[in-house]
Amino acid sequence: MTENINFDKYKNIKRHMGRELIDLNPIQRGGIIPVESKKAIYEYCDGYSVCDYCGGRLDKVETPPICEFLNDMSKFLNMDISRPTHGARESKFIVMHSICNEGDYVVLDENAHYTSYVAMERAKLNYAEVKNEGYPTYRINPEGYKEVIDKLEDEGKNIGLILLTHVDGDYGNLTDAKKVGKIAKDRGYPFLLNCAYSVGRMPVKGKKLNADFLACSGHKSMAASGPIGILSIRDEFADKVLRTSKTHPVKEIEMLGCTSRGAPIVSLMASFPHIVERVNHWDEEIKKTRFVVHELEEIGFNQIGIKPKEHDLIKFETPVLDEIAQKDKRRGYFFYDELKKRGIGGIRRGTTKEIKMSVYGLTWEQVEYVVDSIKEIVENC
Ligand SMILES: Cc1ncc(COP(=O)(O)O)c(C=O)c1O
Repeated sequence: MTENINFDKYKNIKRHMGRELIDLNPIQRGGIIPVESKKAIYEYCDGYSVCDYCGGRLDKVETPPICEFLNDMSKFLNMDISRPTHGARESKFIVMHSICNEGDYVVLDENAHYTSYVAMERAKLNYAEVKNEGYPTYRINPEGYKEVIDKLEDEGKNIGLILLTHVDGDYGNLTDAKKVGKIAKDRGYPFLLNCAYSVGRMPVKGKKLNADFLACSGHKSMAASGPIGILSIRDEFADKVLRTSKTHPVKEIEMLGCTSRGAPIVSLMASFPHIVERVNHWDEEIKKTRFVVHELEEIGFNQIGIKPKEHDLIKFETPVLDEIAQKDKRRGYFFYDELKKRGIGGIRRGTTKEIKMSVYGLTWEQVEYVVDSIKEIVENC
């Protein structure tokens, strides 16, 4: 039946978005890979090529230096043991599945990513939320964790895990992990920090934040080609999280033996020096972010979430774009169109009420160009 398949679409697959554009999508900015990683990917693009010198398990491979890399990663994150996973979501699931018992409660923030909920559901867990403060900050108050824990304990519920989204994907709010970790520790519960939007962009030292587990995302924030993540843990949880199979004693059960191989792990390794270096410039990134907020609020955008910004993901209410959309014949698409003409992408097509954007990793010149372009569009449309 393959004669009915049109194979032309598989020839010359090109990225539709266009790699030459300045991409403002917050989920893309931390995943742009440096040239040296592109070369490494080419070397290891064939199927099982990282397994040429298999050490019995992915984290034991010495050529390429995956084993050493994971030790270095643990040092960078100020944790004890690290493993590659397919993403932050899988890291979270692995912790939940190995640490909690079916039916246990996870206490998590209301700003948590959908993948936290899906991971809990897959691990057959219940949850209780620490509510955010609502419009306009949507702030998570660490003290809220105490109240939710108290309530669950009073009701006789089993709490298996405390989970915090270090930086959420809706508002880019950075929550005080150290305080939440201290509450978890004082109450005797393990603490998982979802670092999908923090590790690789900004400095994160797990133990200093009282974390027992860090869930990190290579493709979102560590300049890697996806799908790849890191799970970093404290020694004391190794027996549970990294337990091995009865039938295949070298293989770790939660990793199904081995996780992300090939281009993803190689790009994460090749980008490691780059991300270790770039987190030192976090203050400068915050300056750029605050500059964007300051400039665009002058033309009628309104930043929501915590002010001033402590992370590069910016969410704006944009009534001024919405007004233009009412009269422009392109309707909501005018903004996307106009940005594209100026070589800027990553703002969702058709949206004008609210936008999310990031200028993480752009030069000051590019940041100014983005701001000037948006101002020009608003003035002239
Ligand atoms: C806060 C947050 N957590 C987790 C994820 C998922 O990360 P991954 O794709 O590495 O599983 C995302 C992705 O958007 C996110 O924003």
